[in-house]
Amino acid sequence: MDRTGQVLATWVDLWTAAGIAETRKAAPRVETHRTPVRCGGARPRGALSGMIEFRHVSKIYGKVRALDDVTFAVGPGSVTGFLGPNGAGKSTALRVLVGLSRPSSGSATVLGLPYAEMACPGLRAGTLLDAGARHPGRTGREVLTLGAMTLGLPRTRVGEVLDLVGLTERESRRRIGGYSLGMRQRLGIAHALLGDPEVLILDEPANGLDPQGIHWMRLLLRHLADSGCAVLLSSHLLHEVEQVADRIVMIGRGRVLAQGTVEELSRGRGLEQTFLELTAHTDRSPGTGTFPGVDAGRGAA
Ligand SMILES: Nc1ncnc2c1ncn2[C@@H]1O[C@H](COP(=O)(O)OP(=O)(O)OP(=O)(O)O)[C@@H](O)[C@H]1O
Repeated sequence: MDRTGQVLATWVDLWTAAGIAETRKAAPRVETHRTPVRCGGARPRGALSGMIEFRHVSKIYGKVRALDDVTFAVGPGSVTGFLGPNGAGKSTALRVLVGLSRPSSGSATVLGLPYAEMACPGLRAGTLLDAGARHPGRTGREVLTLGAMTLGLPRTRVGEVLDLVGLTERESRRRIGGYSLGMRQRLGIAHALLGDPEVLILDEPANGLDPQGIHWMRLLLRHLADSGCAVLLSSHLLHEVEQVADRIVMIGRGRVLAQGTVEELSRGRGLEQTFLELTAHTDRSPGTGTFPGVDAGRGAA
């Protein structure tokens, strides 16, 4: 993008931020999850009780039933791993949850409301759906500053979240187009954490992170959950999920195949074995080829 295009894009962002900030003036006062919160609204009646709730959610694209009667909840102070093979419906579920896609039936709510109806979603629910979707011509700091402005937060918050995710001051002033995948993920997580949210919705946050980065991510998510946050974590990294998650929801062909604690689903043999068994008969299951001399139970994750 040329210089004029970049200036124009920055003005559009500032204008959007100003508009949202204006809207927020009329919104109820909001405090973080460490203090009582007045944002949100009445909870729908029913058996589930979570900070994130899917109730009989189906999503149909033409002839594809991407989600089929999905029901589960994520409670406070926990990490829930959301697992499924390619095409199982994980991204669709998260898109429905954050209002980017409308369910064909059923409802998905965050803190008792559809995300799109929350008065101040960015302050209460941090999301990372596609770390690669950011404007390559902006610096990480610019993106975070715009995010902070949009949420009505002081600029000092930008430095705090940069520290939290381990991006240096120098890195934050580089254009995102020159970031590694791991740096983009860290920036995406920093953006999700700006509002000190009580709910975190993360789609493949460990993609592109090196072993130290994955270790750091595990500690961060554990810390957030231990301080009361509800974390929904979609991932293909079974071993990582196994180490950080309290609960697991497995889906295949859009349906919930199993849900429970890591111990319940591991059945003493590890999550991977359960995952392979449960997803073996779904159309979009991983390859089931066998390899001479390789024990299927010891295959790669
Ligand atoms: N916009 C769309 N139009 C048509 N079909 C779609 C659309 N989005 C998703 N699908 C289909 O819905 C199904 C679920 O896709 P989804 O991306 O949610 O799976 P996923 O579990 O996130 O997969 P992956 O792990 O590969 O990212 C797939 O069959 C996909 O082709």
